[in-house]
Amino acid sequence: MTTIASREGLTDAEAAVRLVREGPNELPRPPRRSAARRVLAQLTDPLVLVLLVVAAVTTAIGDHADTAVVLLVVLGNTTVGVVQEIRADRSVEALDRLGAARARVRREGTVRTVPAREVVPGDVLAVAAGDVLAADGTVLWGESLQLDEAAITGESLPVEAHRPGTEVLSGSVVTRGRGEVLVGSTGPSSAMGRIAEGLVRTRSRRTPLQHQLAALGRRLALAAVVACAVVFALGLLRGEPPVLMLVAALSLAVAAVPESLPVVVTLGLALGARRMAERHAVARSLPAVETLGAVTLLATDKTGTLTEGRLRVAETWPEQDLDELARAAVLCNDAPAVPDADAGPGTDPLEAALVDWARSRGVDVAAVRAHHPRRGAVPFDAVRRRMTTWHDGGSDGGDDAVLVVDKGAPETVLPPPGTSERADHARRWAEDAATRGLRVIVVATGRRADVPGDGDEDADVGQGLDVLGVLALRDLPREAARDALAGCHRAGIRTVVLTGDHPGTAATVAAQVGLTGPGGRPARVAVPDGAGHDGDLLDADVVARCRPERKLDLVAGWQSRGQVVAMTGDGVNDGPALRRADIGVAMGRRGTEVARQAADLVLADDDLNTVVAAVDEGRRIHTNVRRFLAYALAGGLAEVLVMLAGPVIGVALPLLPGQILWINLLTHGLPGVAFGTEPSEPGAMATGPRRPGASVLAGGLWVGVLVVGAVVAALTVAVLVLVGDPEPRSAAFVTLGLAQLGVAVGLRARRPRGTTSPGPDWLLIAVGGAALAQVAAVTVAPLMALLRTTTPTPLGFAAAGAAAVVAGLVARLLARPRVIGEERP
Ligand SMILES: Nc1ncnc2c1ncn2[C@@H]1O[C@H](COP(=O)(O)OP(=O)(O)OP(=O)(O)O)[C@@H](O)[C@H]1O
Repeated sequence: MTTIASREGLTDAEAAVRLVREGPNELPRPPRRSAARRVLAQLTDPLVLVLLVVAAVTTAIGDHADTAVVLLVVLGNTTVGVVQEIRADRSVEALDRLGAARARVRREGTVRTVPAREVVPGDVLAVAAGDVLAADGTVLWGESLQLDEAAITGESLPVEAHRPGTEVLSGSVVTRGRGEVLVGSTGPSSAMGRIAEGLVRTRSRRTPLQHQLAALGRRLALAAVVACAVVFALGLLRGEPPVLMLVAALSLAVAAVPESLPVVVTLGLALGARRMAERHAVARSLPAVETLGAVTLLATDKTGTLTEGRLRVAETWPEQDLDELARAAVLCNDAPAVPDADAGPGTDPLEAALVDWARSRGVDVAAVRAHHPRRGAVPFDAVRRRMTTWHDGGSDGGDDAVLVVDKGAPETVLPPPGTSERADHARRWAEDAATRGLRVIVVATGRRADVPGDGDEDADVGQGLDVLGVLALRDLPREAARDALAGCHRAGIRTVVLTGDHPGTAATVAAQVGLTGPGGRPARVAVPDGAGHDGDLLDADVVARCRPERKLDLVAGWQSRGQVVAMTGDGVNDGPALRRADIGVAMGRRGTEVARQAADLVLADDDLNTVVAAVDEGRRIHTNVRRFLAYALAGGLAEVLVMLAGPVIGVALPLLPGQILWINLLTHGLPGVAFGTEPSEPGAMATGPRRPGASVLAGGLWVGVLVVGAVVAALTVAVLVLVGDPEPRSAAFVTLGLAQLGVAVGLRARRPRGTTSPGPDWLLIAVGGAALAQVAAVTVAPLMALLRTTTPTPLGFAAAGAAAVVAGLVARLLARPRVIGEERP
């Protein structure tokens, strides 16, 4: 049994002691891969195995120089591979930490937010609607506390949990009310922990792009094998030694396949995720980072996203004699009687605004509540769109000792039109206030003999209430939202507002933040009526009176039309739609825990512009992967073409096996990784999104690869033929290496004129280093001996330099935004 906590909660010191004793409140993580295992995994890669075979063959024939080169390449590849993998894993772990679950606990007498992993047995959890319970425990007190335990027990109906002593389970979602829970068990011994036990968490870390690239890699490998078999056969036909040809063919196969593709992509995504985090967007998975670049539609909620989320009562109907209205508004209300910093996200800003308003009118909220103790309640929810409470009615009600107060959206609280003059008047006033962008609430009261039984509440409030008045609340539009919508518009992303609010209010707020339909036409507002979704709803720009389950339908509908949907959501019931969306977006500060945990992207600053920034990052990553792909494929192609062309021009083996591998090491190593750091193109966010599902080589990229590969090969062959060096192979070797590096420079992102990029230019640094190494290979004696090169004549060097420039210029054509960025008007 856990020590009973006082109202103060644990002290920090006690919590720290318990954290050490009980261990962190988290599920056991799969152990990290050890360095040895990582190295082993690299060494058993099929391409490395081929290299090891080459090493065995060269050793057998006593060709120790080539063996040394091969082993150098294996060492280089393995080191780069392992380092990249570790870096990528670290970034993912850092993201996990940033996006980790949080909990509010009472410590040292105050409620504060801590990472859920620091919750210990004996802690007092403060919970409110939208929270996910961080641990198992028992309810200390609850107001209308209701939990959804579906994730744990499979029970689909919410359970009431307001009675003290009720046992509650970690992982349950608080759907209503608030309260405090004394923590019993945490971590592996909690309900969540027991479920997780025995389940190996096999979260596939492969993204769709990685899958596509893996498939591409297999096709390329096949093509390379065929090409190498041809090279081998041609060599034999010309009477070259079979062993030499075998080694050459195998080396070529290794060089032609861009084996580092998957890891370059992972690292690119991980780097991108880190940059996103610096821009306040925490991506909770690598696939999310990639998908962001492809988003075509952003569905946003209204309060707190398009508006400030700070509500204030601006107008009332009637204008006078408001005392009874004010008293009723604070009775049917869960906000604290005095503004309370501890209230947490469970406090509804609308209810807090009503309390403020009543207090400003001189109402003593605590006294009113004490005078009419609450006997029953149906809290507000997005489906009923109203809240009802029953209270002791005081002495003036005769037999009808119970006071019922109902407040909510006009159409749910007001009787049908024509029922009463007063109600019709209220309705007209409310409509008018809504079209001015105000959020409207009708309050009605009545007398009853008793509190209704469970399940009869709705029948009870259905009739005979007196309309006390209408409150209209203002929520100022956010300037930042206007910028964000303009940014989306420029980037070709359609924006749609989904809200539970009145169509008039929604339309006005949408207009205030500059939302228009496609092509700048005025926004179209739709209100769902029956079941099923029709085309109208999917084409609307504002969907008002939209229930959470309808959001799910809409997301699915858009997706079936091929849209890639990002959706912001915050409500207790938004979880399913957030999960269904390609990118679920939650607000880090204001958002509920359940929304955060369902989301793929958490905005640490609650600013919609951050979504636009994240899309920019996503597009940048995708473009950089395409840059690397173009570079690596063109290089591999050039190498194969040179080897095929050799026999035709009378050079049986234009490059020796060791030379091929050396070029492979230089060009694929650091420059490949450095592509991931290229900035986004200046105009990347001024064009449409890429076509969903398109191949990563779409937009003419593969044609470009063929052209650039052919040009690099032609330049190399030209040097081989035309430069009359004593050893033309060395000049060709330098040319092939430098020309590929020229391609890398040509494929760089454009920088906006007159700006200096913030960080170091890693690509230029990597290319510079590789170029020096390539020159060293023909000028530094030990390397020359190893690679069997000679130093080319000045003419040979000049030709190689010129080839690099030409290759770079040709690649520049490929780097035009229209091709590399798949620019779409
Ligand atoms: N606490 C409340 N008590 C009673 N009625 C409420 C309460 N909050 C909102 N309403 C009514 O229910 C309607 C829908 O509100 P809800 O909060 O579900 O909208 P929403 O989808 O969250 O809106 P948004 O997109 O602006 O965030 C409001 O227009 C209002 O009339």
